[in-house]
Amino acid sequence: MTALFEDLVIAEHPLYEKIIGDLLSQQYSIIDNFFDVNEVSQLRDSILLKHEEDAFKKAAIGNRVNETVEKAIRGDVILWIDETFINTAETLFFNKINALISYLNRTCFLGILTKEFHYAIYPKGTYYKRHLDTFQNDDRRKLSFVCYLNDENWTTENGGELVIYTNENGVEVEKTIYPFPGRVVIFESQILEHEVKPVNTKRLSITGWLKTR
Ligand SMILES: O=C(O)CCC(=O)C(=O)O
Ligand SMILES: [Fe+2]
Repeated sequence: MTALFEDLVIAEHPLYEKIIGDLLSQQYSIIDNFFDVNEVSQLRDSILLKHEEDAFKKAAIGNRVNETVEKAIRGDVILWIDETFINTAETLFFNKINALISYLNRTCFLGILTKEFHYAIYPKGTYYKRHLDTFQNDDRRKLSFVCYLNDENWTTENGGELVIYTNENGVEVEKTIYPFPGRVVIFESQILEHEVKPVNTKRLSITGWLKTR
């Protein structure tokens, strides 16, 4: 017979603990191979299939209520993912996301209650100018989450770097992050400005937000 309390002990999860530590110390975390090669490949098939089906629309500035297409600021096309109607690849995606959220909620009292995710494709020549993810008057966005779905041959020459602007002792510091496949970047939505540099080759990702209500 096992004692009841044994079931209640929360096993420490080293990867999630690293993410939490990074967020506390530098307000962002970069996790390589959050999704493995096989998972990325399934998600890439999914994004490309949906793109073929022409389900994407021009990315709009603002939230779904206030959509104004502004090409000068961002050039990606997006497709929101409806979690009540997901395919196999999206199921494995949300299984991992939900596990992370539940760990964050159990250990950090972040109070993440809702989430929203979309696919994003940046065609050659497009970019997303420096911005804060809460500029859409959405102060419920707590953590921004980006996952890159590019293929194994992605090189730094392809551009499309995510640049995060941090403040170190009053000095602005640029952190350049390449969109390598399987890599996930999580950062504080309300604090860190960031941008996507112009891409030289079609760039694939899923972007989302963990929200407090
Ligand atoms: O794709 C990225 O690296 C960042 C995208 C982004 O900043 C956004 O969609 O708000
Ligand atoms: Fe952003």
